[in-house]
Amino acid sequence: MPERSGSAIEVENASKVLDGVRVLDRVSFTAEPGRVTAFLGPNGAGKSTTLRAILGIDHLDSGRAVIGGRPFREHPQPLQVAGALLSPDAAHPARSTRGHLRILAASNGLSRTAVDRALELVGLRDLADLPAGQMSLGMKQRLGLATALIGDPAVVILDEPHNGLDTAAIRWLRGVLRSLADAGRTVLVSSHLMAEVELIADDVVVIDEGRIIAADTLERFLGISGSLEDRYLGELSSR
Ligand SMILES: Nc1ncnc2c1ncn2[C@@H]1O[C@H](COP(=O)(O)OP(=O)(O)OP(=O)(O)O)[C@@H](O)[C@H]1O
Repeated sequence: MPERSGSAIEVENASKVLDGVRVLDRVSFTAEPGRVTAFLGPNGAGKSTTLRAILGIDHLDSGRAVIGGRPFREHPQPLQVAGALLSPDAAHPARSTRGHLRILAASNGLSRTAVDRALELVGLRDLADLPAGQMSLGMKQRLGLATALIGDPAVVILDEPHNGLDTAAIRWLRGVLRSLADAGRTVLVSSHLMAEVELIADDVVVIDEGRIIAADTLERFLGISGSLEDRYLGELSSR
């Protein structure tokens, strides 16, 4: 049976050098099942690189990144272990939403029902025949979310999923993330929208220049006063 819940993401001493620059420097944190963990940091801090390393797309020079105790690529049914939205342009521009999801489903042993369920979930059922190349950014993000969720995974990893979403979709995503976590899933989401993160996160991890500078519950990170934006910017400027 796939591991639907109880699969933590663990990153331990992850380091990586790109073009002579240390983009990850002994990065360590855990994202726990049943919680939404927000991954925060300025542009170029190393968020995407870390998420790609967790998914086995980027290689680490040292350290490790595992899901449920082992590297993502070593899981026999990867789409049911972790679903990810890393880029809004994951689908071929000439391929329809339905076509993209069907190929994904077929190559991962998932049924067409899973495709219909994913389309319904992200509100793309009426646009299922539209080529990805003709989609707005928000529609592409919805398709990316459908791709992430199609395998009903234990772990959901979303890199800036709010980009391009309209107000109603941001509210909808808030509910989706909460219900995934409440059902025991591990949700790791990067975002620059501090007001939104304040509404959705249980835990926060802050990275700056490749180093983790804070990792705590949202409540403890916020402390006794102030907004997440104030607290986050204060943390960055105090370095
Ligand atoms: N292919 C690459 N070659 C060289 N450097 C790279 C490459 N990809 C990323 N980097 C560098 O790695 C660092 C981390 O980039 P990363 O995309 O992980 O940041 P990020 O925190 O996701 O930023 P953003 O919030 O802007 O998306 C940056 O300094 C970036 O320039």
